[in-house]
Order: sequence, then C-alpha cells, then structure tokens
Amino acid sequence: MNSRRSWLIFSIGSFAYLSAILQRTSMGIAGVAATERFGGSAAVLSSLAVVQLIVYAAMQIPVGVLIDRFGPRVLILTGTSLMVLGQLSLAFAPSISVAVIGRILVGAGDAMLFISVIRLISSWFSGRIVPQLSQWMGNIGQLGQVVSAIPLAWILGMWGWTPAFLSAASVAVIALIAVIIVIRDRPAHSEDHPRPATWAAAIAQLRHSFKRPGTQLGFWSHYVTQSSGTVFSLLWGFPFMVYGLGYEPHLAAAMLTILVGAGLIFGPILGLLSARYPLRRSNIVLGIVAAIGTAWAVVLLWPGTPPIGVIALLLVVLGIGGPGSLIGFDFARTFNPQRSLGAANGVVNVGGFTASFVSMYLIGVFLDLQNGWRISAGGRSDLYELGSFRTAFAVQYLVIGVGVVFLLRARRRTRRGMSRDEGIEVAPIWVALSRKWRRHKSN
Ligand SMILES: N[C@@H](Cc1c[nH]cn1)C(=O)NCC(=O)O
Repeated sequence: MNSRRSWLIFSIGSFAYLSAILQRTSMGIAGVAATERFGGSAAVLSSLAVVQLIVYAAMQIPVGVLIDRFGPRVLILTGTSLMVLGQLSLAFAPSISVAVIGRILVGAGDAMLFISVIRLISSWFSGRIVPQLSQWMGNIGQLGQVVSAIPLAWILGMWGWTPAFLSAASVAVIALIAVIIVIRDRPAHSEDHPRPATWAAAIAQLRHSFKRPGTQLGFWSHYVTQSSGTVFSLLWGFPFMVYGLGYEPHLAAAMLTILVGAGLIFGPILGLLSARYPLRRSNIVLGIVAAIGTAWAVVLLWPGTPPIGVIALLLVVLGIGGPGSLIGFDFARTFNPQRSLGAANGVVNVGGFTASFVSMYLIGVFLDLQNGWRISAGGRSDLYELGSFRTAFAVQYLVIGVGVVFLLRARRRTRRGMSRDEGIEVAPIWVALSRKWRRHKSN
C-alpha cells in the first residue's frame, strides 16, 4: 500500500482514463468533418454523440458488478481494447451506420475505465490520500478533452478524418500496452477480498449496496454536482456561446477548456477538504450546488448579453462541479465494504449522467417549444436565440432541485445509521460552526 509501485499503478491508471476521455470527446471536434464524410441530417449526426453516452450510462451498473467479480484490470483491458476497435471502425467507416457501431464500442469501452481506476486506487492506497488521488486521477483524465480540442483537431484539419481517428486509437493502444505491463488488481501478498462466486451472489451484493443510504448519498451527490458542467461541455455550451452570445467558434471552444482548468485547480482543494472534514462532505456538495445555482442566476438574469467575464466565471463554477461529483465516490468508498465497491461506484456514476441526459433533453425540448411559439406568432425561426436559452437553461433548477431533495433525505438516513451503529452524531453545519466560534472566543 502507498508504495512506489502504487504510484506507478496510479500514473498508468490515470493515463488510461485520460485516453478514454480523449476517445469520448473526439467526436466533439469532428462534427463538420462527419457531415462532409457521411452527409445526413444534424439529428442523424448528433446520434453519434448521444448513442455513445447512452451506452456509457447503461453500462455503469453491470460494469460495477463485473469489477467486483473479475477485478478492475480485466475491465480496464477490455474497455481500452473496445475503444481501439471503436475508433478503428470510425476511422475507416464507409457509412454512418458503421460509424454509429464504432461509437457504441467507444461508449461501452469508456464505461469500464473510470470506476475501475477508482477501484484500483482504493486497493493500492490507504488513508486520507485516497480521496485526494481520486481527485487527481479524475482531473488529470479531463486533460483528454484538451488533447481532443487542440492536437487532435489540428490533425483532423491537416490530414483528415482517417489519420485523426487512427491517432486517437494509437493513444489507446499505448494505454493498452502500459496497462498489460503495469497494472495489477492489488499489491502482491495483500489479501484478496472475497469475490462473489456466482452471478446471483453478485446481484445480491449490488442490491445491498444500492440499499445503503451512504451509496444513495453518493448517487445524489454525483447527480447534483456533475450534470450542469456535462450538459454545457458536451452539448449546449457551444451553441449557446456561438449563436446565443455571438462568440467566434474558436473562442467558444477555448472557453470550454476553462472547465478543465477549474477542475485541475479546485479538485485537489476539494480532495483535501473531503479528507480533512469527512463528516462535512455533504455540506461541501451543497455549497458547490449553491454556487452553481448562483452563477446560473447571474447569467440568466443579466440584462442584455452577459459580459465574457461573467460567462468565464460560470465556467469556473461549472468546472468545480466535476471534481465535486467525485465526493460521491468517496461516500461509496466509506459506506461500502471493499468487496462491493465496484457495484457501489457504478451506482454513483449513473447519478450525474442521468441528470445530464434529462437536462440535455429538456433544454432541447424548451428551445424547440419556444421556437415553435415564435414561428406560430408570425416571427422568424431562431432556435438558438439568447432569450430562449435563458428559459431553457432554467430547467436545470428543477432537475437539480429534485436531486437536492433526495440528497437531503439520503443524508438524514445516513446520519441516523451512523448514530445508531457507531454513536457518531453529526450536528447541522451552523450548530457546529457556532460551537467552534464560541470555543474560539473563550480561548
Ligand atoms: N465528474 C467526473 C470526473 C471529473 C473530475 N473532474 C471533472 N470531472 C466523473 O464522474 N466522471 C466519470 C467518467 O467516466 O468520466
């Protein structure tokens, strides 16, 4: 544990995750090239991005169960191989249907990476460093987006579709070789946790994990923090900035990297805070949600077009939501036995992606509805009008608000369990703060 070998495992695991994010986001820069290559409508082409995310989310719980049964190494190897196959299919795809199959393979492979590497970290490290390393891994991985946005986009522009997707696949091949050579499930001589011997036992373990209030707290923490940034970076941020705010496309693409930068800066701080104040992790999550709600309120209520500084601030706050969501996995880790951690992480990871899908879809519906009303009132069609974006983005208050209610319920049940089983009483934050203040004054 915490050995030099553990650090090597951490580095290669993070690189494998970075490669997965590169494969995941590679389609984002290739939309125009895809239109030229395959033709077809925007709806058919957007299915390339959406299908991959649906497969990703649908596979989280099965992948979690598989990690508990077979260990993370097998899953990382399988996932990376599937992504290589997917990107190769895409590189040589003669038609949109082969391209869709390629993206399905990428989504399925990508689904296996993140929670496997999270699982590796908790097998190779112990103590307070675990939440900090999960933060580092998550945030280093997001640099895969920057690799997509800059060098990969450059290769696509210079040499075209096939070389671009072959280059992306070659990064996954390098990750695959490194994983084969370096990654092992746990330190030699450490005890293997009992693995479920049958599928029935694995499913029973998943059910238990799902029922634990701590796992549910993790799910809702992931749900409320991650979605707003994901919705912005994967779908609606770009059209909002280009058509709603009038930015040049290259400026909009550069703005999206603020999300990654903010994660890199704030992730380690959140890791330190969660390790230092484990009983206050839900307060940190709620603080992040309040910041996201406030930043959106400023943008949505700004009279006229919000200045670029305000949009940059929104992106910083949304960027904090990414690492904030990793606190969800820390809840899973501390409220589940190691043997069912894979399943618990799978459950947690569904949270943010569910909220993202729902919000992405509802924002699209609201944009369409407003455009329909505008046209039927005799106006001209303007799907991405700034005013329409304001109303449509506001739907996130509803989606995230539902999550906050369920988070508070899960937290109440978790605290009740801690008081019953371990005698740990967690006072509301304002009570704890006022006690601290009184102690500080009397010293
Ligand atoms: N919220 C992300 C991780 C993250 C870290 N910093 C920014 N984002 C997450 O849960 N990701 C799951 C995945 O598969 O990428």
